[in-house]
Amino acid sequence: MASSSLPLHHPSHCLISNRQLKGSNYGWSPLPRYTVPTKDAVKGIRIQPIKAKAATEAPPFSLFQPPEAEGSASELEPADPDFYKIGYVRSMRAYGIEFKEGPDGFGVYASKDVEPLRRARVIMEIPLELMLTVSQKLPWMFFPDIVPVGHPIFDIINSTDPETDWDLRLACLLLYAFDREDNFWQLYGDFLPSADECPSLLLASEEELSELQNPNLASTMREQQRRALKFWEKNWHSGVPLKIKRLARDPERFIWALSMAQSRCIGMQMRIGALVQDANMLIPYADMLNHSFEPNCFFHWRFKDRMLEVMINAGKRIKKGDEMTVNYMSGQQNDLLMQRYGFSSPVNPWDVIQFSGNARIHLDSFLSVFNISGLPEEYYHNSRLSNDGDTFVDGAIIAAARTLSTWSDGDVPPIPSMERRSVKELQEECRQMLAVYPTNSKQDQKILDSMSDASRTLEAAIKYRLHRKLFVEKVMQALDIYQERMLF
Ligand SMILES: C[S@@+](CC[C@H](N)C(=O)[O-])C[C@H]1O[C@@H](n2cnc3c(N)ncnc32)[C@H](O)[C@@H]1O
Repeated sequence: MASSSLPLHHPSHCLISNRQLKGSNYGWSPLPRYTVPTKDAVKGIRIQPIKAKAATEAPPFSLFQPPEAEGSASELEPADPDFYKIGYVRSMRAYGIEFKEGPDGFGVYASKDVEPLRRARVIMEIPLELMLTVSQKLPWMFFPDIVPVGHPIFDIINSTDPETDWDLRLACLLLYAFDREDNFWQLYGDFLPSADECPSLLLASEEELSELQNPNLASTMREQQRRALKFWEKNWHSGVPLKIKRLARDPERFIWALSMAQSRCIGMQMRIGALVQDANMLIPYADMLNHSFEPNCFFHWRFKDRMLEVMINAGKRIKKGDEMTVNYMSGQQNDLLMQRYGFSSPVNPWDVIQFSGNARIHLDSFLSVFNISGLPEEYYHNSRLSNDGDTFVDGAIIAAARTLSTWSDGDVPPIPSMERRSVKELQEECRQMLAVYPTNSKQDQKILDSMSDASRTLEAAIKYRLHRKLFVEKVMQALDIYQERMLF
């Protein structure tokens, strides 16, 4: 299933190079306002119209000027006179940011400098009615309620397990939304990456999977591809009603939608009346944010008017042009990032090396050599203790502190000769791990540098194996530094 040959006929194909979503200091809506159907159609989750104030021309706030009352949407935007007439119209708003293409596909970038702030600051507000939402538990709910009971897609979604199949369900809802006349997602689809632009391993060919140089991950992905294919065959094959076939005429179309659901879904807790539900959501614009393990933004669900806020962390200094990021997954190794999002990181602080020998080094000494503070779950580099310009400690060293075999026994100090022996043994294990790979990190880098028009999946696969090797190499380097700097 070569991703480059996918015969997708999604509008994203033609418009992707135009993914110019330009934010500004002012509230904006790059797409025409979408009118959410009222009563009769809004069955899944009922939303209340927000009480907007009288229309004023007060300018919306910028990154520099926080809203007077935190979280009050009505303070931020002039009331829309049509709002009262229509009842359910709200649009997305963005402040001091722009959407543009970067090294990791589309991303969100600051269009102004921001001084560190004492309070978190809103940069985007996205109303519920623009999202596609499926609850994770029964009774299953979805929003917007665009699927009539008895429609084949309703039955397909209903036949899945809400707790394990959230991605299949969301993919169905996405495909259905694309098919619905005047649905917001028909337009937003123009901003989604096409199959060729998407690094998801669900779209990887057998050869691309082999480039991971990780048979376990390759076989997990094969299994996931089979699951997707089986679902497509069960629901879209010749036996099913004709009208639904157009949603995913070929398996590639469905698998692309599934990869969108997996790589762009945001999990949120929603309260509907007295019922608290975990929900999986496709949230337009917020899904343009790329990942970082040291993010400058986070999501906040504003319950009272059912808006997702993207906020800058308090205390963060942002420079114009900086990328705005969120943390997709804390506590997960690169394998999981690859499975779900199709990318990995050489500085994932949660990556793990399975050491099998008995060699152990002294934990407290290792932490103090690298100025790592905090408890294991929250280790951080205490840069105030480091020399200026010391850039060696990154996420990989934090991961090393967690994953190296260590010992610590009250105030018992390390014995130098034993520490050196342990360092050698641990490094030897690392060397053996690296020797198993058919290529080394330099060769991988060279291959990447020489690939000008390789598929995104192939590039992601080679980067993944490179990141693994860079991590193991960095751990070996850290062990060298440890034995040089260790105090006795
Ligand atoms: C939620 S989307 C973010 C927007 C996306 N970049 C786009 O072009 O629309 C998630 C996808 O962005 C890419 N991505 C996000 N963070 C990344 C990172 N730190 N490194 C590499 N790719 C990243 C991956 O392709 C991932 O599947």
